[in-house]
Amino acid sequence: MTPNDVLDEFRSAGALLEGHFILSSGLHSPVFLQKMFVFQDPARTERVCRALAEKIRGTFGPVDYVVSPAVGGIVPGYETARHLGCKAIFVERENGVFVLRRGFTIPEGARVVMVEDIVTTGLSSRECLAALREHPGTILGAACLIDRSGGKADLGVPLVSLVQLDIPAYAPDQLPPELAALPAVKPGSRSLKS
Ligand SMILES: O=P(O)(O)OC[C@H]1O[C@H](OP(=O)(O)OP(=O)(O)O)[C@H](O)[C@@H]1O
Ligand SMILES: O=C(O)c1cc(=O)[nH]c(=O)[nH]1
Ligand SMILES: [Mg+2]
Repeated sequence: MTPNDVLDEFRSAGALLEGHFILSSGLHSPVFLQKMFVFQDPARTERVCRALAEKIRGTFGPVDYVVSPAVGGIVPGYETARHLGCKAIFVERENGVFVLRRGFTIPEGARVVMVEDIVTTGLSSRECLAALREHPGTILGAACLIDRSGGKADLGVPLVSLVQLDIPAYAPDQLPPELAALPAVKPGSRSLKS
């Protein structure tokens, strides 16, 4: 799959949104990739995650565990692991901090890749990787469907992506007037209260 093929999957799923969005990092952006519109279609998810699995295998070799950050990473993590023939587990927030819950464990010596849906600043990926360092296993690197940092996000481990985009994102006190004029929505799950 070429980067354009992947973007076409997002486009035809209606997942390329324009407006005023507050991102997980607190930055504001005129563009949001609503990955759940892709993941609601299993056939579409299968196509993009098969391509991601091929890229992961080609870059990191055999993988024993895919670990993803909830919520957005769970579906692509599972589907990518299915193509890699390995386990899929996830970290989720406990008092705001990503941890492995539900009795999930990683055996000594396991080859681990972190799979994200979208990388913007890389904050969620770094938080997930920090959680993984509390456990056994060798972290080979990270992978995502779309890196919207234009390759600038630094995870501290190698990151492979299917698409690299450089999408503008602004600090709340530096919004361009045309963005500030639109009502802001926050689609993600960080800081959602239960
Ligand atoms: O690179 P970053 O700046 O961390 O941004 C990307 C993260 O933002 C989204 O998650 P979010 O926290 O919005 O929640 P979700 O996974 O439930 O969508 C997305 O799923 C990534 O995890
Ligand atoms: O940075 C984010 O929170 C983010 C950006 C994006 O395009 N899509 C998404 O699900 N999260
Ligand atoms: Mg997420």
